[in-house]
Amino acid sequence: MAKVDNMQEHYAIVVGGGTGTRMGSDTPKQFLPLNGIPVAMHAIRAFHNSKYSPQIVVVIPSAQHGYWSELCEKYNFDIPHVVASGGKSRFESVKNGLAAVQLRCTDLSQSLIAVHDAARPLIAPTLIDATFDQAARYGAAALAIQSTNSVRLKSSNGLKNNAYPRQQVYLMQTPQTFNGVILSESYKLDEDNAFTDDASVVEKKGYPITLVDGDTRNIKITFPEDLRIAAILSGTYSGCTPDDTQ
Ligand SMILES: Nc1ccn([C@@H]2O[C@H](COP(=O)(O)OP(=O)(O)OP(=O)(O)O)[C@@H](O)[C@H]2O)c(=O)n1
Ligand SMILES: C[C@](O)(CO)[C@H](O)COP(=O)(O)O
Repeated sequence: MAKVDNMQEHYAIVVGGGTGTRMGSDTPKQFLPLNGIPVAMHAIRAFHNSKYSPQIVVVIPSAQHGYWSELCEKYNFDIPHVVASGGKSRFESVKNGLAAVQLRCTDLSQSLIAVHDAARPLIAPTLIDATFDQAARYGAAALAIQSTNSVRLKSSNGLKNNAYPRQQVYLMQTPQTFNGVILSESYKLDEDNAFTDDASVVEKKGYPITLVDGDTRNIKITFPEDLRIAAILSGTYSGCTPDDTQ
């Protein structure tokens, strides 16, 4: 794939600062093997293979920085990246990753920053490229897929539910990619329970979000069965190939 040379600086913050409670494993899910290498390494490699070759910041809980170094050595993982410390929430982890980007970036207004869950190993480089392209045009772009199930909305007291037009419902994925000024201004907001992804933070700051077609295979590893599903999907998806099998 030809690499692109333009005036903008491209960055990726891969957030792997969580503990993976729902996975129920002592080892956080981002370090568990998928097709022979840790889940997070698949995500990092996809960014490395993006035509924009972003500089990569990987957010890891500070207690596991040594473990991450050991994993990189064990798997001969030599994709250049900087390690930042995880926070108590995803919001805090992104903030820490952003601080690491800001230390390196010469002009935030000329930068594009993609934020991606380390727990989404099957992301395809072409989708990463698409979010960089749309963020360059519109400032804020996030992957999303339409619901294929019918949708009902519950009332706030939970007593009633009503059918809702599913064509208006989008399920958010990552990466979510932003102009550097937009992302850094937005992450100065106080943390809020309503912030479930980066788009919700940026939107609260007043910026519109452009939706980019995601892929149902870009799953987030959340529960144990997701690792098995990812292993099956990886055989059919360019983001992660069976060549990774150990
Ligand atoms: N304090 C946190 C919490 C989450 N994340 C990252 O955000 C992504 C999405 O979060 P989620 O799937 O909820 O991961 P966990 O918080 O680890 O999982 P759980 O909620 O089951 O504990 C993951 O890559 C996770 O590592 C993070 O960087 N820092
Ligand atoms: C950021 C995210 O992956 C977009 O779908 C999602 O909101 C993370 O949610 P989680 O409950 O923290 O896993």
